[in-house]
Amino acid sequence: MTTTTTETVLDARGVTMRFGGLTAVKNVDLTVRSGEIVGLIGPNGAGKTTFFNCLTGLYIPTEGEVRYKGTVLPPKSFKVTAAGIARTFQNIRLFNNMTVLENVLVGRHTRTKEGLWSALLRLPGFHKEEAASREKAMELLAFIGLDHKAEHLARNLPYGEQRKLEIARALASDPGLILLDEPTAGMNPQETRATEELIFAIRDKGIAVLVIEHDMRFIFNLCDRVACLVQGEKLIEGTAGEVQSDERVVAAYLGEPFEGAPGAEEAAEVEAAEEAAEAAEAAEAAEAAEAEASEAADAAEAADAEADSTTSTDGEAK
Ligand SMILES: Nc1ncnc2c1ncn2[C@@H]1O[C@H](COP(=O)(O)OP(=O)(O)OP(=O)(O)O)[C@@H](O)[C@H]1O
Repeated sequence: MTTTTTETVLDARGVTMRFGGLTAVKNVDLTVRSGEIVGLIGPNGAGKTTFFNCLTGLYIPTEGEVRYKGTVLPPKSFKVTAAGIARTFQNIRLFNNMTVLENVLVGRHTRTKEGLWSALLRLPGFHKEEAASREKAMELLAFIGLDHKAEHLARNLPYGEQRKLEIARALASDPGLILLDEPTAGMNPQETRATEELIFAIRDKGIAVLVIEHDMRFIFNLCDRVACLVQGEKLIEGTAGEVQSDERVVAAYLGEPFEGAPGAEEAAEVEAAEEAAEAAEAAEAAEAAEAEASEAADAAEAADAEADSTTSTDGEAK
């Protein structure tokens, strides 16, 4: 069931990220409202993960601003998590030698108030909070269907369950928005289907979702809106139907040129400059050849003239 409120949870405006001469993300606007699942697609290297990193404080955008529920986000990832944005990564980042439950408890730390001394000295406040955290973590494990494996080591879980555990750990920080970076990468069709159901259930808990994925069937089934990045720029944003039927999106994925493609103007400028340079070189070569030919003609004429004068002198001598 989709919630009906339309509070803007995430508001990214004019986000640009440059690495030296490379502009990985260029002037991207994106909003996510409560109750929404928004997809971010684009060919490899389009800037999707870089954009996520700009949203979560891992990168400070070169230009632009990111707001969460109206407040500009601090440029530190732990502060962004505390503000209410959680994320998972493209490559699984679990604590392999910790149990499933402990991994979720780690994700809970931004929501615990008792400090280090309280934990070290095992003060009553710490015990109370620890019990509450465990209860919350077990609830989350039940939600993702892994409560029966709470005491297993994370490294012993099958791949699909490790991905689920990452999501549970992100949920442990009580986010209002969760960013998922390729949550179905490497999954079989059954695991992908289960992840789809899990994301719907997360949305039904009132948590907004922004998801990067290459699996188009998954993304178009799942998302209320989809934005497509190409060469760092947002090419199109719309409903799954609108994006799916846009020929430019297909062309961008196939690496085919299309009118108005991001980066196409720069590419056309480079091509025109190369053509102009080639034409100038050819003209110069033609001019040099002409000069050489005329020099040769002059020399031939001079040789003829000399031959004539020799003949006439010889004639006189005879
Ligand atoms: N830290 C960095 N330093 C320099 N260049 C970077 C850095 N991070 C990303 N890039 C470059 O920025 C561009 C966008 O990369 P990014 O990983 O964001 O793309 P992506 O859309 O997530 O790709 P994929 O789908 O393959 O994960 C690429 O050209 C990449 O090489």
